[in-house]
Amino acid sequence: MIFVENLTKSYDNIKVIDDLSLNVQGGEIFGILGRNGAGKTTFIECMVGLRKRDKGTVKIMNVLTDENQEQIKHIIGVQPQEASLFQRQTVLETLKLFSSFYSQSIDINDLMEELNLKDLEKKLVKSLSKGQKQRLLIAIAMIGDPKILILDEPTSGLDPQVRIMLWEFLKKLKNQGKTILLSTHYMDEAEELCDRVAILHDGKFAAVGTPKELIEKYTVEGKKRNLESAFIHLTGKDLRGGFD
Ligand SMILES: Nc1ncnc2c1ncn2[C@@H]1O[C@H](COP(=O)(O)OP(=O)(O)OP(=O)(O)O)[C@@H](O)[C@H]1O
Repeated sequence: MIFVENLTKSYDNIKVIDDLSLNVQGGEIFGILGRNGAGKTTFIECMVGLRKRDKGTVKIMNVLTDENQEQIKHIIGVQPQEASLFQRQTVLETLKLFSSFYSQSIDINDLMEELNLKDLEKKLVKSLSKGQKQRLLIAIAMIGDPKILILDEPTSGLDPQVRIMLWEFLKKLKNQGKTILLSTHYMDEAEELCDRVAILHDGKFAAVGTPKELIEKYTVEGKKRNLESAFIHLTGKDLRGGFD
């Protein structure tokens, strides 16, 4: 479904993404795991063409992304950055605006119902809470009814109820046959949601597999057997210690 080959990106001669290849299968939820600054956003943005990559090719549903941006736009839905929202627009106006970019879009009312945005439709973007904005950004990613959804840290900084609500929403989309690629630094989220994960560390994928495979392979006797332990084993650092 998504084929990434030899993706490389440096900033000021420092390689942040170093020759990464990846194959995401149709219908799976695939997670890119890494601590803050590991390069998750760089990887995702280079992948979808929002940032220029130094090297590498990306094919999505057999379409080369570099040469076919217009076609790709209808296949993937990318969660935009908060900065792309107009602060003085309402939730409804925002969704109508983004929906106007597509010849075919999904029903805005249904989308607002799904993401608990209906009661907020008249609220201005600038007055939304972090969780409400995050749900709006995910709604925008969904608006063209894409086959593939790409989400960069969709639950970062949200309270547990909203995170769980979003997990349920993403599971529902998977059951409807969508393919989802997301980045996260939450190990519990990856364990709960992702069919497979790639651990991004020092510009490379330290491991790729199902959470169960990584737990079996990279946790040691006597330690907790969860993804966080596997992550620490692979990256050599305590996850929590590495966060802001
Ligand atoms: N435009 C840029 N110019 C120079 N350096 C950059 C640029 N964007 C990112 N970086 C650096 O590249 C590294 C990876 O950043 P990136 O935002 O991709 O990581 P991330 O895993 O998404 O982090 P976070 O979880 O904090 O969002 C960081 O050291 C960051 O400072």
